[in-house]
Parts: sequence; structure tokens; C-alpha cells
Amino acid sequence: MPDDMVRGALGLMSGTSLDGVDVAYLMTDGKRVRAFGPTGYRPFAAAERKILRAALDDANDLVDRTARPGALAEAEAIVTRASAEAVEAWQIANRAWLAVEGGRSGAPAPPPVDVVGFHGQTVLHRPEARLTVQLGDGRALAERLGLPVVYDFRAADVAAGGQGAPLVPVFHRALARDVDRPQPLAILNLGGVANVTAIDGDADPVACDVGPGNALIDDFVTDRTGAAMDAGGKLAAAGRVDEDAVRRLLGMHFFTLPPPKSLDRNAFKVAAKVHGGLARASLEDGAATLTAFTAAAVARVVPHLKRPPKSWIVAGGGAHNPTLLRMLAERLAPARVETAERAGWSSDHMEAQAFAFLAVRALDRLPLSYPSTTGVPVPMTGGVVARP
Ligand SMILES: Nc1ncnc2c1ncn2[C@@H]1O[C@H](COP(=O)(O)OP(=O)(O)OP(=O)(O)O)[C@@H](O)[C@H]1O
Ligand SMILES: CC(=O)N[C@H]1[C@@H]2OC[C@@H](O2)[C@@H](O)[C@@H]1O[C@H](C)C(=O)O
Repeated sequence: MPDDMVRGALGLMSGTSLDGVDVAYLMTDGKRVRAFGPTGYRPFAAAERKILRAALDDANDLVDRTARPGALAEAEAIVTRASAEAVEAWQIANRAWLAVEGGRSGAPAPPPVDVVGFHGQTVLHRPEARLTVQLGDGRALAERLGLPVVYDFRAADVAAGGQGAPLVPVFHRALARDVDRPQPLAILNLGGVANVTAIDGDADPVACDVGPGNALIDDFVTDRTGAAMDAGGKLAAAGRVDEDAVRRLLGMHFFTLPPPKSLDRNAFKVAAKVHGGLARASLEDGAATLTAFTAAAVARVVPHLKRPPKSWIVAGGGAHNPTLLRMLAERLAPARVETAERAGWSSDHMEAQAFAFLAVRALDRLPLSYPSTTGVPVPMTGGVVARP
């Protein structure tokens, strides 16, 4: 098989917010994106979410990444089933689109989906202990779908001493090739955790997790009101930022470290309670302070980079929060800050697209991570391939 073969790939991502499985189609040779395709979403039901939360707790004591005690076995079955359903619903919804795309190069038509990239659900990430666990049975998924599935993307990197995250940088680099923005260009993902990729010419991308994304804001708002998030950043917009608290939080050791580095979703949970003065803060002031902390943590990575980025493109759920975007623009000035949509990309589907892209690279044994993205000793491929 020529290694620049263009394949159709579906990526599946279930992020730290435990909301559901995103699915996205990509046509790619693993180097450039040839075309984006339709996307889909399969939410977790409340009962499923409950089991996934229990699995997060039960994963805390894991020392063997293959063990599935407590709720972990049931949670893994849920992730696998939800992912299969996400693909099957996507195939049904896009039958007409696939027929047209599949026939685009004449008969015999290439199979429209050649491979599925299955991230699974991270329940534990402790790279310093060489431990990272993503729930999801790739073999069972391959059998059920009748398609090759690439899964367990982070294991090889962590086993080699890397951070195992972030893995999107190689996809960010491919995206950056097709946009005209002044470099260095930073691509920021604001999920539960925030991560950044800095692209500067032909050098390998420099990347790391930078701090809390939306997780602290979500948790605080949920504790106080029961709502899942500060929708539209409305609460934060009405509050006053406690700059002293932001400074105290930025004093944490993590922020002094240069990239590469990665984070567990709950890395700042305790610190935010202790140093953020949140117990005494009003709902609005607490949301404003945590939103400012997220923005300030992003800006704090700049001194660790060789050159400050001239432009920032923001993706992930946080790109829907105008207050967070405003605070980012203030703290990153004079750099230009814009959303992924402005660049012609998708804030909500970038991670699923990334795992479609990574699956194709894994099939061709191309590197998924680099010393500058996860700290692996040499560029490394990864992922496990399950064939039906
Ligand atoms: N309209 C909105 N207003 C404010 N915040 C929003 C909005 N939409 C999404 N978000 C935020 O984005 C979060 C979800 O982001 P995303 O889907 O990128 O996270 P994830 O993929 O689960 O996390 P990760 O990338 O860390 O795995 C929500 O929990 C919320 O905080
Ligand atoms: C261990 C793990 O699953 N980490 C996620 C999480 O969510 C965002 C951030 O933390 C990032 O490091 C990573 O996901 C993205 C997709 C990545 O690997 O690039």
C-alpha cells in the first residue's frame, strides 16, 4: 500500500467532560487534510454518565492498566457500545453522502470508511507512573463494525517515558499548513483541560497541556447552581476577577515547568478551592476568577516558548464562551485571538477529527508524538490496530 494513500477515516472522541461521543469524518493521507466530512454525536445517558463517574473514582487506585475492577468493566462496555452506536448512526445518517463521495473516483469505489480512530474514555492519566488508561474495547468495536479500528493511542508514548498527551499537535500542524496566519501560530484547545500547539515554520510543533480549561468553571457552577456550565460566560461577565487569587494559583509548580507536560482533569481542583477564595466568593465573582485563571494559565505558557505566538486559534467547548475569549485576548495582546470557525475549522469536532487523522498515521506507522510534544525520546508512532 503506498504510504501517501488517501483514506477515509472516522474519529471517535469522548472527552473529560463525560458528555458523550463525538464522531467526525476526514479524508487524509495522514499528512494533509484532503477533506472534512459529516460529524455526529452520541450523548451519554444520565445512567451511563453515573457509571462513568464511578469508574473515574475506581480508576484512582489502578496500578495495572489492563485491570477493570469495580465500575470499570461496565464503563468500558458503555464506552464501546456508545462508540459503536455513534458510528452506526453516522453511517445511516450519511448513506447518501457516502454513496456520492464513495463513487467520486469511479468504479471500483474506495471503501468510504477505511479505518476508525477510537480514543476511548480516559479514566486515569499518571504519566510519571507510566500509567494512562483509556476505556474502550477496540477489538470488540472492530468486530461489531466490521472495520479496522485503531485504539489505545497513548500507551506506547507513556511506556517510552512520554507524557502521552497532548496528541492533537500533529493534526494541528496539518491544519496549520492550510491557513494563512502569521507565525508563530498557536492552536489552543479549551476542553476540560486546556492544551496548546505552537507552530513555527518547519520545526516540530511544540505542545503541552497549559492548565485548566473549562473543568474548574464547570465544577464551580455545578456545585453552586446544578447547571453544567457557565453558558455563554454570562456569570463570569457579571463578576469581578480576584487578581490576587489568580496570582496565587499561577504560583503553582506546574506553571514553572517548560513543555512538554500534561495534566489530569482534576489537577487544580483542590488548589482552586484553597487559593481561589471560592468559598467566600459570589457565584459571579467565582466564575469570573476561575475564567480569568484559565485565560492567565494559557498566557503563562508564552514565556516558555521560543517566540511569542503572533496568532491564536481557539477550539474546544471553551471557544463558545465569549467572556473567556475576551479575557484571553486581553492577556495575549497584541497577538490576534480568533475561534476555529474563523479559520474554517470546527471547535466542537477538532478532537474527533484528530483521532481520525491519527488512525491513518498509525496505519502507516508515521509518528504520532515528538520529543517536543510529549517528551518521548524520539518521534514515535503508536496505537493498536484491531482488524475484524
Ligand atoms: N455555550 C457555551 N458557553 C460556555 N461554555 C461552553 C459552551 N459550550 C461548551 N462550553 C464549555 O465547553 C465544555 C466542553 O468542552 P469540550 O467538549 O471541548 O470538552 P471535552 O472534549 O469533554 O474535554 P477534553 O478536551 O478536556 O477531553 C463544557 O463543559 C463547557 O464548559
Ligand atoms: C490523558 C488525556 O486523555 N488527556 C486529554 C485531556 O483533554 C484535553 C487534554 O487533556 C489533552 O491532553 C488530552 O486530549 C487531547 C485530545 C490530546 O491528547 O491532544
